[in-house]
Amino acid sequence: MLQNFSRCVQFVRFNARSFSLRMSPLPDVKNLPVLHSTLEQAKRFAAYRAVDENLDYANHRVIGVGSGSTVIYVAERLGQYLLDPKFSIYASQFVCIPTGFQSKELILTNGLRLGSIEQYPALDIVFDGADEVDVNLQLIKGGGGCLFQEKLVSTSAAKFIVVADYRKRSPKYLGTNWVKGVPIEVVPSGYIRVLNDLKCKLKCKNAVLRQGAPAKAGPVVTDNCNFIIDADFGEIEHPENLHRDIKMLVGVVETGLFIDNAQKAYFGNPDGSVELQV
Ligand SMILES: O=C[C@H](O)[C@H](O)[C@H](O)COP(=O)(O)O
Repeated sequence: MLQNFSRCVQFVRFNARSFSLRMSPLPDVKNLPVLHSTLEQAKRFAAYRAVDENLDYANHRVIGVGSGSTVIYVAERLGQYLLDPKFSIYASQFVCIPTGFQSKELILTNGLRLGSIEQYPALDIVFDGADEVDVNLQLIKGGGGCLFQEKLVSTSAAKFIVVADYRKRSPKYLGTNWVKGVPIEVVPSGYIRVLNDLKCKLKCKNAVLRQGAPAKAGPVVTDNCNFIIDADFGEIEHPENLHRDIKMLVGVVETGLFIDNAQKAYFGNPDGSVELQV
């Protein structure tokens, strides 16, 4: 019995030690090892600043974590809050809502608690990337195929903060920097009908079914088992009208035009500075 008790004490000591080793103060981004490219550095600077300036760690509980390559650093930063003894008591209460398979993985690998939009239909804040941001904070999203769940989560949040690199900032209209077209999620059986309607009814310059090659033969299939069409409308002067028109087409699930949704956007620059657009 005494032997068991001493084993138990050793176990507790060991675990307390390894836990305390893992705990560390929130690192200053400038002191972290430099990433492999200035673009990645720019994304990380933007993401860390966006989290630090907008996360009300003592009050925010339900946090949306978006998709893409910039959000990786949002999840990393949130995970660091969990390891800082000053913030961990609050961060351990966070519930993170994913916008797709990738963000679910990000939440889990950073030790954060995973929740679902069905359990938590009202979020305090969401951080997500964008393919392009215009001067009015209207967005094109869905370059990575996650637009439906991203829109569900971002429109369910009290605050939506965009994290991006300098390439995403449009000088004026959407469709200037992002020239691959507006991503549109469609029901698979309706894709031909939507392609025709985009061209004939909405006078789109070009519309293509997004292909998975070289990683997959055939079309990209979204996390919701749908297809994606990329529709080129050139520069988009009235994104809200275009969104409404596309949404009316039979077979369309959601568009990658995010209208009047984001409150702020943080753009990381190659020199390490971050610009804020509100
Ligand atoms: O479907 C993907 C999402 O809308 C992404 O947030 C968007 O493509 C931006 O991704 P990244 O941060 O990799 O540029």
